[in-house]
Amino acid sequence: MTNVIDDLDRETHALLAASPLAPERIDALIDDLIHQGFSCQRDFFPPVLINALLADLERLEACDALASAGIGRLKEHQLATSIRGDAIRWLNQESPAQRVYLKRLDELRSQINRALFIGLFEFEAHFARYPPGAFYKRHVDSFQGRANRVISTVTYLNRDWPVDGGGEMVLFESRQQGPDGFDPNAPIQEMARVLPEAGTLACFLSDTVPHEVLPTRLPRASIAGWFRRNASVNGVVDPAR
Ligand SMILES: O=C(O)CCC(=O)C(=O)O
Ligand SMILES: [Fe+2]
Repeated sequence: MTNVIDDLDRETHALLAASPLAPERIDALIDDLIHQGFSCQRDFFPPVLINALLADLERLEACDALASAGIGRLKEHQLATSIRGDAIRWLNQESPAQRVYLKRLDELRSQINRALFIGLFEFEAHFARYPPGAFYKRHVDSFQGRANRVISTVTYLNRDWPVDGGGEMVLFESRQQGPDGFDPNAPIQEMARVLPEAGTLACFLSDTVPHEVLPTRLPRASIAGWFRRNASVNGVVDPAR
């Protein structure tokens, strides 16, 4: 991720120049993460970048490049629309918007590392499209025994989201996973509710903050991402995804 923009094209350059992150917003985000385990920053990304990302997602949708999301990874991967109903596409630097977004998140990664000494070394992210009626049931993002996702991020791309649009992300009080993982039925307190409004960035600790996406009434667009630590299993470095 460090050489994201070695070979910058003009469009990427222009978008980069037009969408700097505000240092004080990064500080506020890190402060929230330290004190409450999550942060919700409205208007964290400027409209010019959000619009470019949304256009990119719409282009991918139009050429059928999104795939139903699954639960688990690699061999455990299975379709499970009773748990989540979104369609996804991993970001891969294929457009100026993706290159700039990944560059910004990499800047955030180094700032978090500098402040918290937690050695985040990588960022992975996918576009997500929730069609009307879709949801994602309560879960935590870090896989049991593979706790290499450290901080989750969600950036929303929906302009003019109405208050009755549904699709809020609900964050619950943080808790440690038990030996059998996370009990989805345990009673638990709501901490925050995030509207999926264009420009909002929500972040939280991946292994301890349960969260869910309420059924959406309108098509809902977002980018879910994770800062990862390098977890090795039996001496083999766990690859992204
Ligand atoms: O889109 C959101 O608000 C959250 C998505 C999510 O929890 C996930 O993809 O793991
Ligand atoms: Fe999640």
